[in-house]
Amino acid sequence: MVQSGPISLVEKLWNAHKVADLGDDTALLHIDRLFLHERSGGRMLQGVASSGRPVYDPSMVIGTVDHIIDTDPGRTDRTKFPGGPEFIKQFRDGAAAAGVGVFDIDHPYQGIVHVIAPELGIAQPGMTLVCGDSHTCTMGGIGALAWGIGITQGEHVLSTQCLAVKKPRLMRVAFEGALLPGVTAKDMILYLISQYGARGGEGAAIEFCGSAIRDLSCEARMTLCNMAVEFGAWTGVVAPDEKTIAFMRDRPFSPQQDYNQAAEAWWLTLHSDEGAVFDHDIRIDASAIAPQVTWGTSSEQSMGIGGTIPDPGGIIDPVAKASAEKALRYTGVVPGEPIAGLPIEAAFIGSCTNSRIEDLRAAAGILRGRHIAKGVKAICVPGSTPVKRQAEAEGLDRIFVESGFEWREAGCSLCFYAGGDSFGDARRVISSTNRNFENRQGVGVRSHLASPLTVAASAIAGHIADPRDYPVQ
Ligand SMILES: CC(C)[C@H](C(=O)O)[C@@H](O)C(=O)O
Ligand code: SF4
Repeated sequence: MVQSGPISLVEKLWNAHKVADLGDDTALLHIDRLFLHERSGGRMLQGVASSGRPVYDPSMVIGTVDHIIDTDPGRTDRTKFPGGPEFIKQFRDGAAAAGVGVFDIDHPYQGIVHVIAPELGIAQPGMTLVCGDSHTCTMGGIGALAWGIGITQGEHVLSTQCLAVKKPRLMRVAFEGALLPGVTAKDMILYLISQYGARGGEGAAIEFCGSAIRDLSCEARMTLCNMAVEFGAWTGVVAPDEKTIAFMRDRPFSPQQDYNQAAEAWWLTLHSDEGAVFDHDIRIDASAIAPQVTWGTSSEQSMGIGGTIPDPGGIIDPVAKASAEKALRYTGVVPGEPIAGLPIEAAFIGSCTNSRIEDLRAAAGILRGRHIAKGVKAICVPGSTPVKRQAEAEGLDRIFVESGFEWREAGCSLCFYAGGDSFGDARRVISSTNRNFENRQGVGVRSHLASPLTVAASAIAGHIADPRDYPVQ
C-alpha cells in the first residue's frame, strides 16, 4: 500500500491501528473490539483458557447469542439445534470465567452480532472490529474496518488485543447515478457480484463510493458491505459522512458528551484523499440496476427480475459451464424460463443482510392491506431484540401477522438452518439472506436471494414477483 502522498480511506484506518510492521506486507494491528457469538466464540474462549493466558481486556470483548438459539416465540435454552444447549453453555461459562459480557437470550440488546454492534453504538466509525464470522464486514457500512476471523486469530485477539494482518489489495467500487424506484442496496450488491463474479473482489478491501452510495442510509450501506464477502472481498467500507454522524448519535454505547465532538470531527477526516491510488477500480451505473433475484447456488448467479434463466450451453469456460449446469439441476429451473412467475413455497425476511428496522418497514409497506398467497410459509425474523421492539412499537408486527407472516424472536434463524428449524415441506424459498448454497436453508431447499421488497411481493403473489407491481397502499 502507498504510505505517502494522498492515501485511501482503508490506508487511513490501517495506519491509525498499526502497532508494528512485521515485514512481508504484514502489520500488527490494534483491534478495537472483538465480538463473540455462541457458534465460534465458545471455542475461542476455551482455547485461551486452556493455554493459561488471561483475556487481555474483557471490556473490549462483547458476546451475543444469535446463531444456534431458536427464534420461535417463547423460546428457551432448549434449542432445536442438535447439541445446541451444550454449545450455548460452553459459551456462557467461558464468557463468565473470562469476565466477558454476553447479551444473552433474554437480554433487551440480544440479536445478530452484526446488527446489534452498530445499533448499540459499540461498533463505531474508524474502529477495527473483528468477529469469528464472515459477515463482520457488515460494519464497514458505518466506516469501520471490520472483517471475519478464524478461531486461532480470535484467540490471539483475546490474549493481546492485536492481530497480524496481511495488507489487502485496494479496490474502489463507485456506484454513480440514482437508483430506480424499487431498487435497493441488496440489488446493488447482487448486481455487482453478477457482473464481476463471486471472486471478483477476492482478497480486497473495497471502498464503496459514488453518488448512489452517498444517497443510501447507513442501514442500507450495511446491507451492501454485508455481502462484500460474497464478492470474495476481505472487507467493504463506506466513508463516514453526516448521515453516519446522525446514525451514531445517542446510541447506548456511542461517544457521549465531551467525547462526541472530537469523535465526530475525526470521523469526517476518514475518506480517501483526492488522488488516492487503488489497485482496481470499478464503476457501475446505478440507474441500470433492476431488482435482482438469484436463480442458482451462488450469489453471482443473479439477474434482473425481468430476465430469463440463462442457458449454460452458451458458456465457454468448462468449469463455469459445469457449475451452471449443476446449479440448474439443484434449483430445478429451466433455461429460457422467465424468473418472475416461478412458484415459491416459502418466504423469509431476516439475517444480518436485511433484518434491520428499515428493511422491516419497507417489507411492511408492501404487505400492508394484502395477504400472502395460499400455501406459502412466510417467516419474518427481526435482526435484534431492539429491532423487534421498535417494529412492534410502530405496529409492523401486526402488518406482518395479518398478512400471514410468522413473527419471530431475533436471531440468525433460517438464514442457515442452524437453529435446527425448517420450512416444513417447502422447497423453493425467496429469501432476504446472503447465501444460496446447496442445503444452506435446509436439506434440498432452493434459495432465491432478493431484497425484502421482492420477498414481500413474491410472498403475496405466490411466485417470484417484481416489487414494483405491488405499490405501497
Ligand atoms: C457460523 C458462522 C461462523 C458462519 C460465518 O462465518 O459466516 C455463519 O454466520 C454463516 O453465515 O455461514
Ligand atoms: S444471519 Fe446468517 S449470514 Fe448473518 S451471521 Fe447469522 S448465519 Fe451468518
